[in-house]
Amino acid sequence: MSYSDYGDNDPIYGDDLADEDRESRPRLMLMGLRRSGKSSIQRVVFHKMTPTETLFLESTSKINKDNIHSFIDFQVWDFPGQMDFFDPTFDTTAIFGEVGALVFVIDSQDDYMEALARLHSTVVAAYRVNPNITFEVFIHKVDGLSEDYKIDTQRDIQQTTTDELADAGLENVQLAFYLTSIYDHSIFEAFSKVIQKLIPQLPTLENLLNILCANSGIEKAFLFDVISKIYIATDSSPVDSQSYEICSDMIDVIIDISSIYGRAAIGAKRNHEAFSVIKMGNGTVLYLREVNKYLALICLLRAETFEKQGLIDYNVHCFKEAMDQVFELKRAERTRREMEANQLLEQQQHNGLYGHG
Ligand SMILES: Nc1nc2c(ncn2[C@@H]2O[C@H](COP(=O)(O)OP(=O)(O)OP(=O)(O)O)[C@@H](O)[C@H]2O)c(=O)[nH]1
Repeated sequence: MSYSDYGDNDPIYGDDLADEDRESRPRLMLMGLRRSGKSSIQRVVFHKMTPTETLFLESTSKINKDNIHSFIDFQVWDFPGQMDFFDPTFDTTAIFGEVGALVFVIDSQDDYMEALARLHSTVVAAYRVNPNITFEVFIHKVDGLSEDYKIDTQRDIQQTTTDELADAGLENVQLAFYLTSIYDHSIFEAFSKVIQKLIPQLPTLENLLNILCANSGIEKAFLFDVISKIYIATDSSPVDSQSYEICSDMIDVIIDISSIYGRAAIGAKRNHEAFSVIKMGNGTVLYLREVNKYLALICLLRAETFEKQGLIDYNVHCFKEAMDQVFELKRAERTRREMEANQLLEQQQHNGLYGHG
């Protein structure tokens, strides 16, 4: 396969970026054996396909590039299962050179020895070209396994992989392992963690969320990408899957209600920004506020704390302003770099034309 063979899918969220701009986006690769579930993961997470619809997906025959235009722009590349790295036309430098994260999908319901051998050769080939790649292993389709079997499988895969890499002299390569399934929230949670590693502003966002929680009595806060339901940052208290699930479900409820009754029904306020509060029977309050067109802040707090709603609203307002500043700075930095690059180019052209005179 040559580099020009790559397919280019339609963008999801309306894409108005130039080609060069797309190429500079962080790249995330989905690799693994045939039928391991790569395309299903991509469709369920980024295209709202239901898990049962994936039963009818055809096998991928060429690399599918998917441009995700969201709060950060990135690309997801879905590879065909039968890809052969040792094929001389497979240009490893071009493929792995710019990758941010490599997600390797293993079908845990199948015999995974061949998949582990492929994982090993993939990591070795990719690491040689680009040691900065983060390697993420999805032990996938765990919906079919019992709790005990899940843990055993993860331990076995983790142990075998790290031993083999150590034997190959690659003990420094870090691999992260996740148990995933498209039939529950686990795939979104795993993808959240993968994407977070590609966000340069993550420490700043976490810090802002920590300050927000500490000053408002909030127990847990997530910053969600609304369309994919990936959380791109959370405060530094531990994440338990239940909190993530309940916040993620809240987005569905809000989207459903707003599509039926309009945004007024969910408390859309000034500037049409969405705002909603759900009080649960167990004394917990879920508080959602739209941050910008891609992101929503969702907080979990006790009903007693919510009595001071004015304080919380004010702190959230400050949080939003800080977020705007962080991303405004990023934009300004990019413009500055572009101007510098243009100046350099002009200088070079000038020197080229008149330099020897
Ligand atoms: N039980 C279960 N089945 C899954 C899961 N994810 C994917 N599948 C099924 O696995 C089968 C293969 O999925 P695909 O997404 O086509 O696999 P692929 O890795 O893209 O395959 P190639 O394109 O051939 O490389 C489909 O029938 C999916 O419905 C999962 O989490 N659990």
